Amino acid sequence: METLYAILSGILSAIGVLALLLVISELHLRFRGRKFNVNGKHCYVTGGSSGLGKAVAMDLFKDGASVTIIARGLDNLKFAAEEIEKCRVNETQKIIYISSDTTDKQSSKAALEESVERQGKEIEYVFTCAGAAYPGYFIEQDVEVFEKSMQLNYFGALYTIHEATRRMVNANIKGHVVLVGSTLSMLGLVGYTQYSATKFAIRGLAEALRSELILHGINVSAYYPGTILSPGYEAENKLKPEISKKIEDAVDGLTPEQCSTALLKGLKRGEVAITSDFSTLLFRVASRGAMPMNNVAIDSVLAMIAWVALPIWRIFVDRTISTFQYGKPKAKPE
Ligand SMILES: NC(=O)C1=CN([C@@H]2O[C@H](COP(=O)(O)OP(=O)(O)OC[C@H]3O[C@@H](n4cnc5c(N)ncnc54)[C@H](OP(=O)(O)O)[C@@H]3O)[C@@H](O)[C@H]2O)C=CC1
Ligand SMILES: CCCCCCCCCCCCCCCC(=O)[C@@H](N)CO
Repeated sequence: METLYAILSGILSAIGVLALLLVISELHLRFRGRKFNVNGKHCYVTGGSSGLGKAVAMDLFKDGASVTIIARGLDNLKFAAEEIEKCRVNETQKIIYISSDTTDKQSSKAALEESVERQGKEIEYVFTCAGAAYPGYFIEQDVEVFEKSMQLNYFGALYTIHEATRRMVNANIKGHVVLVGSTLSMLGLVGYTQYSATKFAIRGLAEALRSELILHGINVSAYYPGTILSPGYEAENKLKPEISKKIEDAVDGLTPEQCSTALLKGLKRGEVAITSDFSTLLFRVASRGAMPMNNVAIDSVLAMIAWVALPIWRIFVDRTISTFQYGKPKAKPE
């Protein structure tokens, strides 16, 4: 009987400590930094004419921000700006669009300058949503696909935030940089060699930059979405090997609007690494390295779950892959 009491009280104290840690950690997370508040601020969104970027631009506008959206195609930009305009909440807000190619250094710099001039306000929040995946088999794809992917997903984001953060520091603005990665920033998967590396690079950049920009009081966060049901997703599916689709289809995608809601919620909660679905959350806690945790108690419990679940999942995935060859199931031996 006494041993039973001892065990029970042990369990209860452990739960108590965990609950206390949960509350303290949540308070620390929410109050550790400057509040995310875009009202009256200039927000700059690359890829703002479609998918995630468009949804983010719209939500920022709904929160009272002045927003600049960047993309190459003018028709989509104009259409997106018209839709965003309908969400106006006050007279002073401006929505402007600029056609620019984020993979071009000069064009990126010029677009930032033009946006500041036309908005009449320095940029405080930057979201780099422009990006794309060109899935396919490693040995079948030309190296140019790898170069193009890195140029768009990594250097495209870099050119924008490099110039934007220089401007912030010069103008003494305590801004916020939000980079967009993917589940594939933390997981490598068949068909995605050309893409995963670019999104791992984004994660490395976000982590180093977060550390460095503490010097200037500028916040850096990264968003790691799973499947986004966007025009970009439809396009990449035309290239995607069947095996990649099969593995990916185990998890439902989210609409760009759902992703944007989750991203802004994470930013308002003070998260540095933001996810919007359970599997990416597991990959995050399993590969967090020394990144700041969100809620220490929740992250630690999830890390234990991930520690068991992910290797098991990996075994099943590897097995599934071994039954395929170049997209066709292997013929069974007679
Ligand atoms: N879709 C998905 O399943 C996932 C996507 N992501 C990431 O989320 C981000 C958004 O994806 P998604 O919503 O699907 O994107 P979409 O393909 O729907 O939209 C991409 C946007 O980026 C713009 N863009 C593309 N290339 C350039 C360029 N060189 N210069 C300027 N703008 C450019 C496009 O406009 P235009 O073509 O006119 O230039 C468009 O506005 C990307 O970084 C993507 O890698 C992450 C996880 C999953
Ligand atoms: C118990 C553990 C369960 C884990 C299940 C995990 C399943 C994950 C599947 C991979 C999802 C890949 C999303 C890619 C999104 C993306 O970036 C591309 N669409 C490119 O745009």
